[in-house]
Amino acid sequence: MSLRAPGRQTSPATAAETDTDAWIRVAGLDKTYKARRSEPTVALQGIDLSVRRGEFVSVVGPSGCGKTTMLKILAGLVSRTAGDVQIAGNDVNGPLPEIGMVFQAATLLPWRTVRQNVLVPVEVQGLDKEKYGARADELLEMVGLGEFADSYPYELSGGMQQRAGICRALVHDPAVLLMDEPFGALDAMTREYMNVELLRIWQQSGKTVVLVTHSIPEAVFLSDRVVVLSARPGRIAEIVDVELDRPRDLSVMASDRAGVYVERIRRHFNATSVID
Ligand SMILES: Nc1ncnc2c1ncn2[C@@H]1O[C@H](COP(=O)(O)OP(=O)(O)OP(=O)(O)O)[C@@H](O)[C@H]1O
Repeated sequence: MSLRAPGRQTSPATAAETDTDAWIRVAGLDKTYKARRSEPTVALQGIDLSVRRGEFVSVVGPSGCGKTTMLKILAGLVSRTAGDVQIAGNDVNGPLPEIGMVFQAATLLPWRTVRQNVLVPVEVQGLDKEKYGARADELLEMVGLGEFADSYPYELSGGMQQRAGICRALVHDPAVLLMDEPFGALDAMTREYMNVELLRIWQQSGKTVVLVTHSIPEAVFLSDRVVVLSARPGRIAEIVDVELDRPRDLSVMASDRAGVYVERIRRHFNATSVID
């Protein structure tokens, strides 16, 4: 598996992407939320994006610019107003088994053990419990939660719960992992640790990842490409290729080269649309 996207400095915001090997393909995506008693909200406008298999792409943008909307449309959880969305060759018109989703909060079911929580997608999709049970155990080992398989969520720290949430998203071996600000509620040190963990999981699993984050340094540290959305209605302002060597460790985050990317992305945001 290639861990790096083939080099391209930046993609013009307006050009429709034409990659033939796109694993996620979004073309002409618009989303307007219609409300009965208020004006419609145009959340996304004219989004064109292709993501290659195995690529790690982050989406950043000011609060309310449509990041979560975009991810939920990819996940088949929100309908689109216009445009085409395909994942692994399938039109997205509802949740696909090819998708694993990690939410802002771990959203583990408190009455189920960690292992039982991880197995929820297996039950929902009616998959072989024995086969995927073994996979759940492997994943829990991989994220350092092997010993906590029979624990309940309240016995885990926030970071451990998010790791369990990641296992749950990966258990049915989806082609694509969609992550909506998964580490936003964690303290800074746990967040850095989770970033390193996520890179390790990504490298081992070879999944295609789309991550929404409010943190530009996090996006730069993790990604092959960073998609910068404008303020609402969200349009693609720039797609930045992050050409930092892999594997990356935390020293990369503090490096001058990473800083150049961070500054380049940050200049899209002014004081009224603060992201850290
Ligand atoms: N179900 C909904 N009905 C109506 N409007 C909605 C709905 N969901 C989101 N919106 C609106 O769409 C716009 C985009 O919301 P979205 O949550 O996608 O933004 P975001 O970039 O993820 O925001 P944040 O960074 O603050 O999490 C916002 O103006 C929001 O109020």
